[in-house]
Amino acid sequence: MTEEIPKIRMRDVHKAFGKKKVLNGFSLDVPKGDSVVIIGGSGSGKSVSIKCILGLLEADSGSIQIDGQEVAHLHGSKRQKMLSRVGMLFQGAALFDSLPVWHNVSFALIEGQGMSRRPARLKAIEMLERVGLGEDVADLSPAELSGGMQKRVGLARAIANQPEIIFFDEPTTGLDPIMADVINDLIVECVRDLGATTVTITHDMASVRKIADQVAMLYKGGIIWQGPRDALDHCGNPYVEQFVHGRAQGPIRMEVKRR
Ligand SMILES: Nc1ncnc2c1ncn2[C@@H]1O[C@H](COP(=O)(O)OP(=O)(O)OP(=O)(O)O)[C@@H](O)[C@H]1O
Repeated sequence: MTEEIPKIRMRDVHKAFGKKKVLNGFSLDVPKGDSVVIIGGSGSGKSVSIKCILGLLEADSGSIQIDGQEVAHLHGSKRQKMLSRVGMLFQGAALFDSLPVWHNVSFALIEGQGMSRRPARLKAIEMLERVGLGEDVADLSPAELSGGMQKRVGLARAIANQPEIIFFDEPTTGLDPIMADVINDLIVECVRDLGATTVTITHDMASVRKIADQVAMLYKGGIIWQGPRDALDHCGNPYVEQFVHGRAQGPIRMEVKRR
């Protein structure tokens, strides 16, 4: 029996900023079609790890593969080609206020694939419907929307080009628990419909429990535990258990300067 190649495979990835080592032997497998959620303390390097996959940051060393192909040092058209298979929902949605909502949603289709404005607008309206927003929102500026609506527009944009891989960076941050749950449901639904592989980073344990097939815990630059969502509460790893239950006491020491 041959082992299936993971959709994303990271091996021994290192990334430092000056003397600060952020990723220090980071290894992670994301199986095809799975939703892997990376958890870990603030500043532990979760965003840096996905920026390295996307090539927004260049890893100092190590291997990053998508479908068995090395992507760590891709540039130019090869990188663009890789990115065309990827969707991304950034923290805070990161919409362009200078463009109407519909153009934000279809941005990659217009700028990346050269789709003309008319079909791009229709596609955007279809995507907005998928995330529960009506046509009336299409011509508004993102600044006119609530935070929850902006996240939905960000999700519509992330799925517009039917990506094989989607990254979600803190998809529920700043939302009330009900809107957060709506976004989690939409993520599960859209990902299931697309059959996409996803990597999410979040502090929100409700989100983890809803969207993760697998959870990976990042601590001191590396993944110290990876396992199925159902194993989270009884995994026997004191670092994971402290984090999951939000306890101040335990092996993880927060670096808080006391007066
Ligand atoms: N471009 C950069 N230049 C210098 N340092 C950076 C850069 N990007 C990230 N860092 C540093 O790397 C560390 C990890 O940052 P990262 O944003 O990955 O953390 P995180 O785990 O996603 O945190 P949070 O949960 O708070 O968003 C931080 O100390 C941050 O200051």
